[in-house]
Amino acid sequence: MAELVKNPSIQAKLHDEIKSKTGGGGGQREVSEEDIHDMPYLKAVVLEGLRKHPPGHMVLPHRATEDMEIGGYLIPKGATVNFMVAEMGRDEKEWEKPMEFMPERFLAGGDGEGVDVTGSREIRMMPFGVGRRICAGLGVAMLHVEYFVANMVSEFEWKEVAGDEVDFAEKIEFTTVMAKPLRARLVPRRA
Ligand code: HEM
Repeated sequence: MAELVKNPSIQAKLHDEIKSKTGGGGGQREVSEEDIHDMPYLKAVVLEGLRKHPPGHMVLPHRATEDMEIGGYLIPKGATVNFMVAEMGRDEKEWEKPMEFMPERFLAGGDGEGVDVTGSREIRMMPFGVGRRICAGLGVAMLHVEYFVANMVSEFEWKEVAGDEVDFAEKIEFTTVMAKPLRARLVPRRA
């Protein structure tokens, strides 16, 4: 939501997609679960949020079950292994302008087109972890995030508060959160 406040043109594009599926204007209704399956830009916005701001900067610590060599380094049996999830999503070798919020990268022709967040084909971002211990709630989490973002943007225009700019600095709590919580001015879209 902070990125949508900071990037009004992206928010407007998302709202256009939502309007086109739910009627818009006076006839606008709540976005349903069925609607969101047909909203590629919404999915792109959520993926871009998870790429640039994964709630877990590292997955839960894993342990090597046997000696293994990776990239010339020996990972000894029993070693604790942490995966740098945020670093992967922000890797300049993998992503064009990684620190820019560009949902379009997940649409046709973009550098994130067809990205596989489950890691079964490739690993370029892994906000839910990958492999055997991948997040058990991945499906329900994606569905809920898409559903909430769609409805929040459908109902309100999210605007920056003058003198209280969005600050993307982070701090670690149970997950990584905004050091300065988002404050936004919400303007109802319905008359
Ligand atoms: C955007 C929301 C979420 C994110 C980014 C997320 C991310 C993660 C990550 C990174 C892990 C650790 C994976 C690993 O150790 O390799 C994990 C594990 C897990 N998550 Fe999520 N999660 C989310 C929402 C949920 C929800 C909604 C549920 C339940 C309904 C859930 C249930 C679990 C469970 C049960 C595990 C442990 C899986 C295991 O160790 O076998 N998560 N999640």
